Amino acid sequence: MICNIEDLRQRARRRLPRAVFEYVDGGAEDEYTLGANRSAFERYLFRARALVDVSTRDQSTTVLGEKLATPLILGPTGLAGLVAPWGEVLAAKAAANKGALFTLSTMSICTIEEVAAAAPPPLWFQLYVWKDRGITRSLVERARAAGYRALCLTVDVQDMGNREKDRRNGFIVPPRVTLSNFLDVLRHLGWVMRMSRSPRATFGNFIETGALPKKDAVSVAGFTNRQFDPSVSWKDIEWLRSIWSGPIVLKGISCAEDARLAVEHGVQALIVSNHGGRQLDFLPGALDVLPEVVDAVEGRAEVILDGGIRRGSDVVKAIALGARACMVGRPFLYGLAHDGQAGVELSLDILSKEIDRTLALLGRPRLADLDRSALRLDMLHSQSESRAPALRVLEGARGLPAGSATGT
Ligand SMILES: Cc1cc2nc3c(=O)[nH]c(=O)nc-3n(C[C@H](O)[C@H](O)[C@H](O)COP(=O)(O)O)c2cc1C
Ligand SMILES: CC(C)CC(=O)C(=O)O
Repeated sequence: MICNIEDLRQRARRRLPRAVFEYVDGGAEDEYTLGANRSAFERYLFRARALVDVSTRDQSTTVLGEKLATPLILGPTGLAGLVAPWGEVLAAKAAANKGALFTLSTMSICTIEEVAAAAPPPLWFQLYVWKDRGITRSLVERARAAGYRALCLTVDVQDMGNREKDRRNGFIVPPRVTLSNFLDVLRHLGWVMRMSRSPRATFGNFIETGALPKKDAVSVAGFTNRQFDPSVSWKDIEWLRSIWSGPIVLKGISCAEDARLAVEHGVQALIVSNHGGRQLDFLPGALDVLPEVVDAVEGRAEVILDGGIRRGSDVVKAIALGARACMVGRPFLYGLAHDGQAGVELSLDILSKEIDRTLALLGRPRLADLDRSALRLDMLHSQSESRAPALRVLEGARGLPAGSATGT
């Protein structure tokens, strides 16, 4: 029975070859930040009001002027088309059906044009800046021509995060059958059959550019570190402004100074994010950074929280702390692995039903009723309760008390 996002995760684990599941599910190095994204939500408790008429509830909102039925944005996820054939198209259609917003990754399997042709607006396009600025400019121009509403510039991939699971699995694009994954692939013949309906098994947006190696498969880190431009800085926001007239959203902000700089550079929205714990390990959980960023922005840009959302109550906490909406990555990918477009819709239904119930039980029937008084800020759980999974394993294996591996 599927009750929640964790149930969908277990379905995804069974349906996907190990290397694909771990690419989706895993994080960087000790996965401290991956765990902290979750435990940050556990630190906040609610402060509920009784005897409020909650017979009419409303979780609709607007993000950059777009009306959404639910405050959920499907985040950019590279290679979603390896989770299910036409994965990005299916997820974009699911988002539209459920009144959420879809963000297409630069590194998607389906192209900018394929997604825009299949799914109604609003769509956002996520940009990685390539060393070849001609390629970068052409991506932006293609997104504009295809009708994407906002450009979401990801700023936390100066170098690909150290995802040791991908290295151990030999995860490459396009995926190949090798001696070491042969048995696992045999156990997932359903996925192999489904993927035969895929338009391709590599980064769709670059087929025409000549940037993809003609014959060889590439590791994600090897390829992106060759192509992404680590020199990108604040002055490039001006350059982007000169080639993109719509809203610019910065994804990957994790402190007040950068939030202020973003506002000074005229950015319309920023996403508090640590890339789902896939980049710099030992950043705090995204929710723990949110209040600092919201306070620094002072209402001059919209703030979106990204990372660790697994329950509707998580979304409600983020909005109470000042987020306009929340971005989700893995939750919809688990749904996509489970049952394609219907699975993504199920993941959105689960979250929005949970948001609705939380609003009722909290005595705050509309998102607009949420503020910090909906939370027990006087009862924040201690930070040391958030434990990196790898450290927990280490402590368990050595019979050490919790906290001893880091001295917390
Ligand atoms: C499989 C996968 C691929 C991702 N690819 C991208 C990407 O191409 N661009 C990007 O900005 N973020 C990417 N992300 C990060 C997500 O946009 C988002 O920040 C993260 O998944 C949020 O954490 P959550 O999975 O806990 O919701 C990816 C995440 C996953 C899980
Ligand atoms: C294909 C990758 C570059 C996508 C990404 O950003 C990620 O895996 O986190």
